[in-house]
Amino acid sequence: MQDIILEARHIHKRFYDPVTVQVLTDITFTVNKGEFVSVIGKSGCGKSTLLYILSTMDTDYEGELLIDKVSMSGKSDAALARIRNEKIGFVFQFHYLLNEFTVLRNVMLPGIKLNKHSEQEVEHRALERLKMLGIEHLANKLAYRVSGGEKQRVAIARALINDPHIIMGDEPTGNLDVKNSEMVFDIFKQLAEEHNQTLLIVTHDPSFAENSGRIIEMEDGKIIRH
Ligand SMILES: Nc1ncnc2c1ncn2[C@@H]1O[C@H](COP(=O)(O)OP(=O)(O)OP(=O)(O)O)[C@@H](O)[C@H]1O
Repeated sequence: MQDIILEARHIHKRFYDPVTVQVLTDITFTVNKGEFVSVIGKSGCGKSTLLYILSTMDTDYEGELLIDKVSMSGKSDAALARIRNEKIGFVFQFHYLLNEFTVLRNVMLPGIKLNKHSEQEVEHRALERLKMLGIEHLANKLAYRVSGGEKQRVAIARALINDPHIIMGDEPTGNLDVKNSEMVFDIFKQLAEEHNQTLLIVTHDPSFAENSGRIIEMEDGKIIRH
């Protein structure tokens, strides 16, 4: 039996700007544990809007979102924040590292925020993840002193700190050159194949999408392939 991590049921989203604009229409799909899914579609088709809803950051929509088979409907902001921190790792186009902190501290922060392990344990976990991504030697460097490709690896290590059930990415290779884009892709592929990590990544990069495990294609706010 497939283990469903994420389920969108008939999600509709409208903006009022100032007239009503229907941005998402009847979005329904599931993502199973260990799947590496790319979300593609032309600019403005609603990818980021959908990711915002799936990551529980936007609660103003019709339909239902389930994470680990639990409905997110009616949950308080505090409960959603906890679920996000515990279950979802984020990797964005821009890494949003805190420049004045070390690489190690940046990776530790979501772990400290979750308050589930002691600071010493979080540090151990952070070092493990830096090692896994081949950047353990950068641990004590200030974040602004590492290269763009390294920063994105640090952001991935940070996304992994709480053992997320799913990693969501919005154009995580959008700001990288070809070599670093391939490196980030290879890390995601390895996470899915060797660690059964689930990934849902919005991308404009056709080769990234084609080589991931599955493509969800959107057009004008609808899913046309999944
Ligand atoms: N706050 C908002 N108010 C009104 N309309 C919005 C708002 N945010 C997004 N939209 C509209 O919703 C549509 C979908 O936007 P979205 O950013 O989700 O697209 P996208 O597929 O992620 O685009 P891109 O690939 O360019 O990032 C667009 O037409 C956009 O103008």
